[in-house]
Amino acid sequence: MSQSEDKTIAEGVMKALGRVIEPDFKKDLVTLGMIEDLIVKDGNVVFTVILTTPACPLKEEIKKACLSALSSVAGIASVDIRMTARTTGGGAREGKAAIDGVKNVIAVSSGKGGVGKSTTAVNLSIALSRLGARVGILDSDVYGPNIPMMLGVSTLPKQINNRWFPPKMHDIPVMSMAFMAPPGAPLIWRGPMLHGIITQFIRDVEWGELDYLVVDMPPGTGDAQLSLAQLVPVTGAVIVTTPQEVALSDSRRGLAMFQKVNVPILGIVENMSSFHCPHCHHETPIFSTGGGEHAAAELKVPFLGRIPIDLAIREAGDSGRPIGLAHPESPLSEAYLKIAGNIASRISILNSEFQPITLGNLAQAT
Ligand SMILES: Nc1ncnc2c1ncn2[C@@H]1O[C@H](COP(=O)(O)OP(=O)(O)OP(=O)(O)O)[C@@H](O)[C@H]1O
Repeated sequence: MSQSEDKTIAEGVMKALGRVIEPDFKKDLVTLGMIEDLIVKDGNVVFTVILTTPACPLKEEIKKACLSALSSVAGIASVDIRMTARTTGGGAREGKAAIDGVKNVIAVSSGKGGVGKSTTAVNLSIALSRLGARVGILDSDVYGPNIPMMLGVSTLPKQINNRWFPPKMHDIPVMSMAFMAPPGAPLIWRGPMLHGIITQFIRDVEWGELDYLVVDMPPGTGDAQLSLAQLVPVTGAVIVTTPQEVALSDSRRGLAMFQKVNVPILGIVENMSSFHCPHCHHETPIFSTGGGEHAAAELKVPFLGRIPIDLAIREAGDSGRPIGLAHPESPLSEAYLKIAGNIASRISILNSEFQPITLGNLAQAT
């Protein structure tokens, strides 16, 4: 095949890909600058699709759409599509200093305690990591910092030349309020002390390169939570709730708190949705049904998904091996993967609104 024939095919490929619409951004892949390194040799086509997050739930859909678009281009002998990602970053919003190496910060919060906020934060971190993202966790829950226990972390961070090196578990660096006090000792934080520790976590920790830093917030929407939300450069917040009627008022308070500090809400996760009895297979809505979804609709924020009550989640959390690792193929792990994908998509969309996606921006974001 001659060079000019290959050139004609390359032009046809770009034209065809110019008709493939990215479902989230509602623009075509070429306009979005998502196609790179196109090579055509003897009719064999190779190119790379650059996604805005490795955790993109639409990865396969986009690949299929490309293949289908290329079927109309004459002369193609074979197609090799490489899917990769350069996570876009939220940038430093509202004049807050960004965390070194960290592209996006996700705050996981709840209107009240005990709804499974920490469990959700841990499992979403594992899910994002399984989807290919680089993830870290900051456990800022002053009242009950139990993320190290849930992840089975038994070592403390190392301090070298005023820099903190967090312990890693399952390749996820973890910093926690729990490291700041001996086990069992009550953690009583006064405002300025809390401010100092969180500032250190943001400024002095070597997180490495992260696509997402998941922050487990203290439960509730009081002053401590508000000042934390103010201090941490959050890209977006996830509100965890149970399905009862109070879900709406709890979520509303969460929404109001983040609105005060101009943090966008990524959406609501409903935890402890219903209980599927492993013995009689009866479905019991222990904490009622649908509260999370109603709250999301009422507050006009996305509903990110629901997680049922399941003994396996509690056991996995207590044993330091979260469900996504203990039972990666289970429907529960699938549910977390789906929610993680939704969150990653929402962040990509937010970042594109904050800073329109162009080839230049994608390059800067690497
Ligand atoms: N979907 C679930 N199914 C079964 N058990 C769950 C589920 N979600 C959380 N749990 C369990 O409920 C308990 C409370 O969860 P967790 O500590 O995550 O809540 P929290 O909202 O972070 O609490 P706190 O307010 O103390 O920070 C834990 O024992 C956890 O294992």
